[in-house]
Amino acid sequence: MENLIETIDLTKRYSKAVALDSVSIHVRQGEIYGLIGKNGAGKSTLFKTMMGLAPKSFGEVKLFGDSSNSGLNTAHQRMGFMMGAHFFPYLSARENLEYFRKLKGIPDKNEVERVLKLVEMDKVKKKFKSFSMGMKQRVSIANALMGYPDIVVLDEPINGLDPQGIADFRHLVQKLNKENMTTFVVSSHILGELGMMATRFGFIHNGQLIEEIDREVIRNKTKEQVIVKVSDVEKAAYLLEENFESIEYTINGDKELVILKMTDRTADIASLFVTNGLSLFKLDTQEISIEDYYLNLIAEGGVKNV
Ligand SMILES: Nc1ncnc2c1ncn2[C@@H]1O[C@H](COP(=O)(O)OP(=O)(O)OP(=O)(O)O)[C@@H](O)[C@H]1O
Repeated sequence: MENLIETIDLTKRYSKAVALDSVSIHVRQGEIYGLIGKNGAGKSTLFKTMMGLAPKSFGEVKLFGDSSNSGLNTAHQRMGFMMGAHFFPYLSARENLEYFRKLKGIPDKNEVERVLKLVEMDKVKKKFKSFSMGMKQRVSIANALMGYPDIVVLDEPINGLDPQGIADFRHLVQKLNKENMTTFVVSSHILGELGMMATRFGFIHNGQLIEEIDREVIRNKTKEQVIVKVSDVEKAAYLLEENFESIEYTINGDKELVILKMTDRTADIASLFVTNGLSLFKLDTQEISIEDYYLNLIAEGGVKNV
């Protein structure tokens, strides 16, 4: 699949502080890419550098396969970007977006109405200054969606949204991704909802990209444990060691075994125990959450894996 966004060893220093340290990300066409990192990890800096709003110190940004200045300028016009909600306080959502429609040179006069409907703000008449945080976020998301961009980059879009707003946002992103093939890059400091939405993740920590990984791969990695309850744990442990090379397991109490990295061998494990006269009370696979996976990765300091 083609990389629509690629950074190569992208580095950004603010005087002596290193905000981005040799970051190489790869966002492929049609993905919903979740950029996850704690406050101060470097998410906004990565976006600003990518969008040409902050100069890089070192490295390369490639958009739609082009890293030349003119290529990047053209690419930025095919991208929608949201960072914070900066609008005129004394104008309505419609008036604000109308201003940005003209600024972006989008000719279709119905475009504002279309994007306001997408974020369910088309009925709201009041001024931006009296909006809740969630409403402001919605207008900001609508702004990024104007003009049918090929890539939409959203910096912390779910901040300030209530649970219903978050669910609506997820459905909207998934719908546009499916129907229009829009590629999304969405950042967050919590995995939470992004865990349910993204098809691929980039984990960023202290300015470094510690891992880029497909959702499906994480799913496999996080389905690591087989929990077995048997009549005789000692005998079960003996059988495991006799039959599987370098098996890793722990014994919990007098009935339970937790076997690591063997989820693809559950049938073999069950048949081994039963044919050797053990009673099998339970055999289950257990998932570690993506959140746990990410926290472990950060605790370990992370491994570069791109
Ligand atoms: N204009 C600036 N001048 C100096 N340092 C900056 C500037 N902007 C960001 N930084 C520093 O760069 C690092 C990365 O900040 P950045 O805002 O990119 O993180 P973030 O992951 O987006 O965090 P948050 O979710 O809090 O916005 C931080 O240490 C921050 O203090």
